[in-house]
Amino acid sequence: MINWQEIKDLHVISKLEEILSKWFGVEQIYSDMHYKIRSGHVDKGYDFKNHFFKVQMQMNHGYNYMGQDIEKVTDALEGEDDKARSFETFFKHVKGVGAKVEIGGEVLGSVFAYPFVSSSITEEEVEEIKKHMIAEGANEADASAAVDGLRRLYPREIEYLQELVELVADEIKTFHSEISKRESRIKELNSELGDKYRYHMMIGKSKGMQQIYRLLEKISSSESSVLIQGQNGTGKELVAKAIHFYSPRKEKQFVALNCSAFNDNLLDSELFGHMKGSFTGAVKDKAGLFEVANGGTLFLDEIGDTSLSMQVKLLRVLQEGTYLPVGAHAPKKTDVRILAATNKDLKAMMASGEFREDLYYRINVINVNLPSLKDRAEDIPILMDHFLKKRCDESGMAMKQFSKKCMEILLDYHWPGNVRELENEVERLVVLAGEDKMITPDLLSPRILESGDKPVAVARGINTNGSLKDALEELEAMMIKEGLKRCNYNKSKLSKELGVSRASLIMKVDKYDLDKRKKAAGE
Ligand SMILES: Nc1ncnc2c1ncn2[C@@H]1O[C@H](COP(=O)(O)OP(=O)(O)OP(=O)(O)O)[C@@H](O)[C@H]1O
Repeated sequence: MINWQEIKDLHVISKLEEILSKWFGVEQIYSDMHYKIRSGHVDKGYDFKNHFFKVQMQMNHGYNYMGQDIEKVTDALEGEDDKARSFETFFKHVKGVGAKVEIGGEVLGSVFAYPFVSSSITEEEVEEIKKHMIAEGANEADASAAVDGLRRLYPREIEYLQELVELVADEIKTFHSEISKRESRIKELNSELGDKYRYHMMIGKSKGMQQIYRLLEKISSSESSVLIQGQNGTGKELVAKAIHFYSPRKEKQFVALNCSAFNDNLLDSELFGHMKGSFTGAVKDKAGLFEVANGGTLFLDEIGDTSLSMQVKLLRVLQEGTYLPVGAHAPKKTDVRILAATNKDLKAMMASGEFREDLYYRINVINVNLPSLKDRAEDIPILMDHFLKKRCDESGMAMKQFSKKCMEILLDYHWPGNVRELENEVERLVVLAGEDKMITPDLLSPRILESGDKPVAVARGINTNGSLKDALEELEAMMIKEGLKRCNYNKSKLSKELGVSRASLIMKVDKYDLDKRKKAAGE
């Protein structure tokens, strides 16, 4: 987005403004990508220097007429080359010059210089302008003074004016790209600083995560076993990887095994290996993970799901560093650091005799307890950005953005599936948004929109009490409002999306007072 206030304050721009005013009697007006007028502090109360505009702004709809001029010209300039063009304003025979500010294929705004009349204007045409102004609410004396004060420009002068307006547009482009360069440098520096919000592959700036990073720093170089606890999807495996990859064992293997995915026999063979012929199907010797991970780290996920007899075998490896492959007669030695994880309450399992106390104390030398995502909500925005960037980069799409409303809903949600659920939701949103840059709430999964048992309409802030007609109108207005923003106020595009005719959409925009010009004026 262009910073129009900074542009207005640029020396070269204010010089050009002076020249335009002195030699052509015109005012310099900017509008942004939403056709909102951005000339310095221009709003309804802006004090125009040009007398014609002063009179126009005293009319009931004077400001909106300027908005209409701007919208018409900006639309006409889209797709054209960068040249400035002359146009006729709301008041027939009163003219202006406009040029678009296009950067990277996107029209980010326009520059206008007006009002003036052509040197070939006739007396009848002058009278026509005055009558039109009076019909719009100006008094006779004001209308006469306003029209008589308009400069009459020769074709050569209009050409010259066009060149100057192009120059203003070029200056804005140059300034904007300089600023963008500076901003990307700031972003770079920021992301360097942002490293303190990461640890290996983990992201999180919350106090809870910062404490985890500090603990991990301390324990990586030790040889102790670690028990990582936390709900599903909180990042237990990421913690295990971080411990391994920052430890002296990093050059050796990191092997992860989900204990709940195997029955006892299979788990036995998976972990300790087997000898040829030890059971049907054992056609050759197989190395177990304790052998594969020798010198490295073995991550036993869902350790709370192992049987008591398996727990005895694991205890033996932890205590003596030896194990017996299935069908073997002699034990094997191993040097493996064990990291274990669970989302179960092992203490309660010990009390009920489902988990061995001695094994518990062996693996729980160091305990890492990951907070659930809802208890570290300040991490949600940075995780969202991280997954959004990752997804967009992977699929070669331009970076997208969450709408404010969408962000609010995601922040309010309780994320029972923790970071994994958030990652999946962002991936889904990127796919559903398609080519659109903005990710809007209508794309969210129904369970998120309906969270807190609120019906969709309530979650979207619609009052479901009162008459059905009122509620439907409220929903209609909200859909059109969001749609207008999403489609960049392109009514043809939105009417197709909503499945209504353009004329009917325009009527509804009027009915609900959603016209961007009025909005811009009121903001
Ligand atoms: N702090 C984090 N930063 C970035 N990504 C994360 C973070 N925490 C989790 N993730 C991502 O969320 C997903 C789930 O993480 P992980 O598998 O480590 O969780 P888990 O606690 O081991 O889950 P489960 O208990 O279901 O095995 C992964 O894709 C992981 O990359």
